Amino acid sequence: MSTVIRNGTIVTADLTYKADVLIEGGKITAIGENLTGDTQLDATGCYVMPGGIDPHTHLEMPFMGTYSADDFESGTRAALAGGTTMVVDFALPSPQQGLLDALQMWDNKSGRAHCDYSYHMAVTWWGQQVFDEMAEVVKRGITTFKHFMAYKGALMVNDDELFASFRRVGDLGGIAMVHAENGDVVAELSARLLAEGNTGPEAHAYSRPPQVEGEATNRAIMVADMAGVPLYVVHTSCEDSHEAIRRARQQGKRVWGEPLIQHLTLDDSEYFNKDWDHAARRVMSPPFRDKRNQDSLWAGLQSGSLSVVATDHCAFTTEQKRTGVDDFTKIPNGTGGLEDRMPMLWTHGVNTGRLTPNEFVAITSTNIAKILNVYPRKGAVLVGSDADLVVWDPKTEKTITAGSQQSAIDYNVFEGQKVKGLPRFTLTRGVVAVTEGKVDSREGHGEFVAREPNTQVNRALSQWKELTAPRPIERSGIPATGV
Ligand SMILES: NC(=O)NCCC(=O)O
Ligand SMILES: [Zn+2]
Ligand SMILES: [Zn+2]
Repeated sequence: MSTVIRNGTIVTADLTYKADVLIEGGKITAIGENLTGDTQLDATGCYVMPGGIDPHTHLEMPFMGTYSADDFESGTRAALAGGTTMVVDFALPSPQQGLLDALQMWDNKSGRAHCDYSYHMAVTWWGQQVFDEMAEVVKRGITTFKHFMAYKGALMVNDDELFASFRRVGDLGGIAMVHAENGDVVAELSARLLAEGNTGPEAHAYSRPPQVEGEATNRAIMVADMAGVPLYVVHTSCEDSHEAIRRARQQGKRVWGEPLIQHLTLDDSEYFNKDWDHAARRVMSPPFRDKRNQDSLWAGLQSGSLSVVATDHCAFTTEQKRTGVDDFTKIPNGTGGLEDRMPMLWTHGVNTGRLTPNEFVAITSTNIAKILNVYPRKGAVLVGSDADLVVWDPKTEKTITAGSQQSAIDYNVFEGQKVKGLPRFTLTRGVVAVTEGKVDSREGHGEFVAREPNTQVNRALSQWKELTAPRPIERSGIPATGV
């Protein structure tokens, strides 16, 4: 049984050309002119692109006394509806829980996925057990380890733990990841704000100014450099953090920054909305920023100092958000975006001239596939690649509304936004899952994608660190002591 996508224009991170794509057994088997297959998908007027990869999701995650509302079923269905064909979720051990135990919990949940998925492992505490189990985690194809520098008293790790873990990740050929906010300062500012009667959702933004992110990003970069490990900074939201990443990259450090579609397109005025629910639904960390910071993120994507656009999809219902009605620190942190990332980025990026279609593919799919070492199986339109594809119609429009979304929650932070550019078809390993807005995917179709450690970047960095490591100086005439 073969499928051919006909009459489209293939758009990859570096090429744009007209060709048909033949798919057999879930893989791309030919690219060329006038191909035929058992089933034909008409891509006239469309771009045929690698499906999106969202490297930052929290599906059914235990967090702040509740669970994020979208699970692997609804979350991956939402992903496909928006043209995303792979998600990478965070396995999150609770403090003192073993990594392998947490992995088992995530395996129990992910069997319901509609599209392919992988995991990052979070390091939420430090000890011999964590150190030992990290090796087995890597053997199981999970090579990226996330550290929270915020959420003091819950997930946060201190600098000594950060350094020890980063060294271990480096030795295992993995990549360190950070949620970069200074958790001590956030805790202090939050307590002060509450004491002064600032209890509303706007105080969430006051408690996490750009400086807390800039400081932590810079610290993480320096710690990673001393530990000799590549670093991936999640949800880069502001110039202070971007500046640290940009400077590090200019110095030759192996650092990547990941802005979110929310930070690129929504700003901090949302928190001043008179409607408590409206503001609380948008509480996430880091918070939305002002236009100046947004411009910095867009410039970073254009110039290459920022590499990937993700969602940090961590959706809570209005009811869940209301847990913090008297105290902003109790509002579950997180927003959705899986279904909207690609259409919103196309609309605000490609349709405005801020991004080229090739850059769009790079930052939604190819760059992260390379960073995570799944390229060219994912993130490519090449013979032999998985047929995770989106046939993108740049002329189709819709208005985003919670009423028609796949996500399980009762609102959408992009409600009312008009988007132009949507999937005509989304294919997951060759199977058509979405046709013109209609989702017809299969629960359980998604497969785990194991990843190999020791990427080219790891090897290059280790080689350089070895070459420049401190060495004792060979001396011949050492003066005698006590003379
Ligand atoms: N970002 C957020 O507010 N919630 C999800 C957890 C995290 O990534 O910090
Ligand atoms: Zn985070
Ligand atoms: Zn996150």
